[in-house]
Amino acid sequence: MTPPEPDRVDPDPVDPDRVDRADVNSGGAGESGVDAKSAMRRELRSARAARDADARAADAERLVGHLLGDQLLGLGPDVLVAAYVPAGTEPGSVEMLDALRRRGARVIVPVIPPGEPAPLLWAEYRGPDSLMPSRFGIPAPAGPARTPDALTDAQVVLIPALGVDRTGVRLGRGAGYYDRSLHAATGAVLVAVVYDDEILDALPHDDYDHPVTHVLTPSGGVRQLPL
Ligand SMILES: Nc1nc2c(c(=O)[nH]1)N(C=O)[C@@H](CNc1ccc(C(=O)N[C@@H](CCC(=O)O)C(=O)O)cc1)CN2
Ligand SMILES: Nc1ncnc2c1ncn2[C@@H]1O[C@H](COP(=O)(O)OP(=O)(O)OP(=O)(O)O)[C@@H](O)[C@H]1O
Repeated sequence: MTPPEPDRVDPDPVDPDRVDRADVNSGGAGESGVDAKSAMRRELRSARAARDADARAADAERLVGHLLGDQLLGLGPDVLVAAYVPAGTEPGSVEMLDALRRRGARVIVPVIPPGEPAPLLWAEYRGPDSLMPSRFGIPAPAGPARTPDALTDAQVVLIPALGVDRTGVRLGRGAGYYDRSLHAATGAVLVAVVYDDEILDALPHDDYDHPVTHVLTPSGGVRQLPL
């Protein structure tokens, strides 16, 4: 069977104003949730779009504080953190990456491979000046990228998400980049980064969804899952 396309080409007949959480979770654990995922993405995206810019900036500062203060991450001079370059209304800021570097961590961020969705490539983040506009409007470091197995060396993976549930099911943008990549992160805690109200009781999921082990929110800091 042909796999479903990413959200952007997935005709979604569901009016976001008519979706509620009971409906989108009705698929239940283990069942394919493509339509339910689409509906939930729309709901979460519109809630993000409604967030006030000042509140987002305050949340980004709180995320930095948690990353620097949190013992769970065991940040030290030799730590490799695979992070992401926050774009648009995503939680966090480039300051998150700079703060990690100031603490002595090495930071790598995704480089989206050309063509159809495939495992992510990675490049070292060396400061804001090293970032260039890249695919889908998400900045990435200029220069050579490392292969997907760069994740094997990471102790922490900070993962962008639209939402995560209490058991560790993560909802991303819908292209499956992280689901194709995280199996390489054999020695890492997998931390979904979301706003406080994006931790949900249950999310629709499919067999190929790679679970996360932790969640980081502005109010809750880093917490292990399940919650
Ligand atoms: N900051 C950040 N970096 C990240 C991710 C992310 O979610 N956030 N990713 C997480 O996986 C990967 C990129 N994933 C993406 C998945 C889908 C679309 C996408 O469909 N974008 C538009 C369509 C844009 C276009 O067609 O030109 C869309 O949403 O409609 C973009 C990026 C790697 N890097
Ligand atoms: N490991 C995999 N191998 C091949 N295809 C996959 C894999 N994981 C996911 N996919 C494909 O990617 C598509 C999108 O998956 P899903 O809706 O779970 O994305 P997501 O986790 O929300 O997005 P992302 O990981 O990019 O943030 C799925 O329809 C599926 O066909």
